[in-house]
Amino acid sequence: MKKVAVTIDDLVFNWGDHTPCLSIPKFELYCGEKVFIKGPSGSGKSTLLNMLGGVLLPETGGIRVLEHDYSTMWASQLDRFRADHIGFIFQQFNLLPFLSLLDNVCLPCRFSAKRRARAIEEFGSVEQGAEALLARLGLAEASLYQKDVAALSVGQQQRVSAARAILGAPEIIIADEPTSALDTESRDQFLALLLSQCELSGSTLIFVSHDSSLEHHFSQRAQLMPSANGGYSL
Ligand SMILES: Nc1ncnc2c1ncn2[C@@H]1O[C@H](COP(=O)(O)OP(=O)(O)OP(=O)(O)O)[C@@H](O)[C@H]1O
Repeated sequence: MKKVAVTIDDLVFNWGDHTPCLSIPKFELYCGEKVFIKGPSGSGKSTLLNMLGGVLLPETGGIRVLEHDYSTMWASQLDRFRADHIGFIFQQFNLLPFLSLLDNVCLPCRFSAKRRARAIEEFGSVEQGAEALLARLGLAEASLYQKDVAALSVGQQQRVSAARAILGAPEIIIADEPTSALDTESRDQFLALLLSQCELSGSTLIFVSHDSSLEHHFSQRAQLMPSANGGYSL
């Protein structure tokens, strides 16, 4: 039987002004599926991703990820769960400026023994895994490794952030507008790697983008649309 990756039931979320931002009666995603989520600016795509990552909790209703109900977990349990099971590609990349490029990519494997073990199994070592993924993303030049991550181009930072999310094959990858800063060639290379890595590791991919031309690469599509109560619904 197929395992469920994400279940949302009767979710309502607002930012404190009593106007619903999101109102989602039902949403389900199976393990290994890849969903493309779109919606107008301000419709709550990033808010939804933050809830799926356990960073924000809904007002009412529930979110279950890999059969874990976030509302019943302590903050420390949530941190551990995130580190072990979820890879994030953020809109603002969130690279750490005081770490080298390679250390940024390896970071999640330092926090999660599970991801570290999977990276070692796949690539021989965490560092070799980081280098292999960076090379596949077109970042193989040794000179780049010496650079401050803040001195990399936006597109390069986006790809470093993708390698960091993928390394150690987390079960869920959450990507918020990951191709927005890439040219067409880098975008296609990036998406091909992301999809093939998810396929290889059986990861579930939750991908938010404005770029509708990418939709056809995904097995599932969802759209945030205005709902009757004023918020947006999937
Ligand atoms: N920290 C916050 N405090 C209060 N309101 C917020 C906060 N973050 C987002 N919002 C509001 O929640 C709504 C949804 O924002 P969100 O960033 O999730 O939308 P989005 O669909 O990702 O937008 P975009 O496509 O422009 O990135 C917006 O009205 C936004 O102003």
